[in-house]
Amino acid sequence: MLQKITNFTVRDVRFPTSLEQHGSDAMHTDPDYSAAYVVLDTDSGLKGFGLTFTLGKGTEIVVRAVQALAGLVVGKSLHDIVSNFRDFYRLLTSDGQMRWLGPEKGVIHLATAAVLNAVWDLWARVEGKPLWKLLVDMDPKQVVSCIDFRYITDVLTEEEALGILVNAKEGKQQREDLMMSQGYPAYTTSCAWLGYSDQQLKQLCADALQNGWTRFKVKVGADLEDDIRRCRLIRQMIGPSNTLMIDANQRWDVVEAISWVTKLAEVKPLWIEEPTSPDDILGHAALAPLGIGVASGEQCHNRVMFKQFLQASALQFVQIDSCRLGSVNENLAVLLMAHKFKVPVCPHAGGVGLCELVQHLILFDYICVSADLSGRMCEYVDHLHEHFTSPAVIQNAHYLTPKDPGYSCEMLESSVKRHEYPEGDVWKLQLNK
Ligand SMILES: C[C@H](O)[C@@H](O)[C@@H](O)[C@H](O)C(=O)O
Ligand SMILES: [Mg+2]
Repeated sequence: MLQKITNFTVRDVRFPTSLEQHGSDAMHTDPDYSAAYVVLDTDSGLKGFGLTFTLGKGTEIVVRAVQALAGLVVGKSLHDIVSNFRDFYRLLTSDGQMRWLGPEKGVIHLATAAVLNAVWDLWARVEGKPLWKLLVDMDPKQVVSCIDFRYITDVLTEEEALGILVNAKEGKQQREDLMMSQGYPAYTTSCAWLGYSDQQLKQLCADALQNGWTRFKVKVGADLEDDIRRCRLIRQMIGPSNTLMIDANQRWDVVEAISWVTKLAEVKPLWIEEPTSPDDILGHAALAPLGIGVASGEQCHNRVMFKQFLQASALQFVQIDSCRLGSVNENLAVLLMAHKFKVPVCPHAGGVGLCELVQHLILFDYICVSADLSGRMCEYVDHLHEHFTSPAVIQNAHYLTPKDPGYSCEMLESSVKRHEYPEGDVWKLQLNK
């Protein structure tokens, strides 16, 4: 069966998370975690589910962009796509007219992610494996055949990429066994969103400590006095040996970032995340003398940007994102470049569906690329998992290895219906208030 894609739907699904300030930070003060949610139908009856993450308003624009790509997908067979996945990636990202909208960035690239995430989900379902296992079992040649090396061959050629994967075959089974038994280490961001009160912060942090969490991320950047108070509070609660990270979500100019972070250095953060514009490579590099790691990636729009961040030694932590980049294909390129530059990958997750998706990529990274857990962890945020048919599962601050076939981003139809914007019941209620 060639698994011909016969139909394609995309829906605007929004969750009113801003009502309780979940997900709030110094720049995104009222996010409604949302998704452009794609379903591919095939002639076999199997479906592929994919999404890209947004913050509410504007999801309708992403939905239109996804629709603009639909014509490139419907009528193709999964077999044709994956037997030459690099070309299919290029077909979506390099269409002679639509690439003007990017190229490979912004709304059109978010749309590419939604479509390709659904294709990968379909592929994994057809193989009857969770996506990470599909990748782990793939021949290295096939893995590299999914990557578009255009624009990155000056730092990573196809042969080098192949070499990395072949070298990492040693010990692969043991690493897979380890992941099956203990899972992948995680950190939590859900205790310290910027809009939470100190009381809430304390309670959530106490609960998290009780549940075995040892690594915590705190939002900063709006008000220095508040930041000092909140960070001291968390540091006091978690003690000196647990890990604390801070995240400014692009709030500062470079000079401001240097002075602000210097004042927060007393709480000993492992990293400062997104101190300034996500496009300012040299600006990030300018923070190096502070001796605090610099992390970024959730709005790093493609492999070319990551390449330059790595070339300029501007990042000490690479935060891949399953929906910002062009799906698994482009993330594979970034994982391999990060490995070459010896920079640990600590994925961005959270939002709606990002934990479900990115857990697969980081498992592949550990088992088949980095072979290393030191200084590595995957973000976890405890919101909205109940809307998925195979939600991410955390135990003792580790992601348990997903077992169901696919890429884990199928939503419950009842959740989609209730949260569709603007006609779902949840929104009818909100909009009529
Ligand atoms: C608007 C979002 O919640 C962001 O604040 C979030 O992705 C954050 O930057 C993170 O690192 O988790
Ligand atoms: Mg962040």
